[in-house]
Amino acid sequence: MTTHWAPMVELVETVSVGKSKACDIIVGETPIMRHVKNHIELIGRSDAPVLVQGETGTGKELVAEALHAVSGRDGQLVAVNCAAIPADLLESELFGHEKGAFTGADSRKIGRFEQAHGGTLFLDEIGDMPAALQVKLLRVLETRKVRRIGSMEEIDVDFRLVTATHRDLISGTEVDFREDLFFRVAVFQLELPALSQRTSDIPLILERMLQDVVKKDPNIAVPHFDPTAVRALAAHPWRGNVRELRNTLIRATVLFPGQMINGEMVKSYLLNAALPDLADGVRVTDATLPEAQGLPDPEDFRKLGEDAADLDVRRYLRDIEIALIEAALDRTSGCVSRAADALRLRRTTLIEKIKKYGLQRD
Ligand SMILES: Nc1ncnc2c1ncn2[C@@H]1O[C@H](COP(=O)(O)OP(=O)(O)OP(=O)(O)O)[C@@H](O)[C@H]1O
Repeated sequence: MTTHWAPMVELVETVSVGKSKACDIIVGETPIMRHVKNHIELIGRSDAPVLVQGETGTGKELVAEALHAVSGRDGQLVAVNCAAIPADLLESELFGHEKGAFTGADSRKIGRFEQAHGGTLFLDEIGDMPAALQVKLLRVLETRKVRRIGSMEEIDVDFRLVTATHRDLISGTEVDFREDLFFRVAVFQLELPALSQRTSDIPLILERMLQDVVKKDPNIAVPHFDPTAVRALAAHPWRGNVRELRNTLIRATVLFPGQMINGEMVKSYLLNAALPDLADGVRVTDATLPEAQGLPDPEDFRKLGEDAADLDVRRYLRDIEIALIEAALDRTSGCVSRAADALRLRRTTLIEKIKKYGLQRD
């Protein structure tokens, strides 16, 4: 995490920042992500421009949403991706135009600066803004006025500017960005870490994404990830960052609905493009089966049963159940809902069993 002003880093650590719910959309509890969220809470309340930097898919747009939410500004958050709009159309997209201002301008168009009045304007990939337009943006930031193309009238605009880039705007060789504009847009700089720098956030991010999947479709059977799967995910380089993780989860949901995914399945089918072999109607390895999770095959107990002269089956099954519940609770550091997920039990059922067997943790 770097900021434009190093002293601010200490300030955020020492000043207690009042927490809003605005940052809840950004999942992450690693120190580096807490740091980012603290900065958003602090600088989000000011009107000063913020430049968000980070690799593709690190959540720059999400940060813009959080900054807007913290700001409490009444207007809307208006997002424009400067790399996605052809250079010759970007000006009219931002400034708007009057009817007949140029060939094809059949009606008046309100530009994005005006739409963001009272709210936040998020200019994504600002490094791709053509040089001529950079001069015009600089003027808008200085005068706080815009003129639609084909109009003489100046309109006051009051928006908070958030910009984002995955490039180095000042020393990068492939970017032609005006230094005077840089200092205007980068009053505060927030740098988002790559996912590979915060792999311990992966389970939390997956959990939130799975909740979102279920919210959209309550009937969907979501997959689960065992500890070997989580380790395999953590070892991946994640060049596409959280977006790549989301796409991986989409693959998992389609390929392994309702199944327990292990490390091998992650490496073979989720982190490379290979599809599982479904020839002859053979089902993908069903990791919900005990043997797929390294547990004894229920058939193995037949021999045990034949040899055991006298077996209190209820007590034996109860002891197995207790051992599995305790192991799941240990694995999830006592988190009942995650343990319930891992055991395919409803949370309330697991709570009943914990009470019944007296498994309360100290
Ligand atoms: N910390 C996070 N918690 C939850 N979801 C996240 C997080 N970071 C990113 N995402 C999700 O990952 C996807 C990509 O995020 P986003 O579009 O904000 O990235 P970006 O840095 O703006 O990417 P690009 O540079 O390619 O525009 C989105 O679906 C977003 O919701």
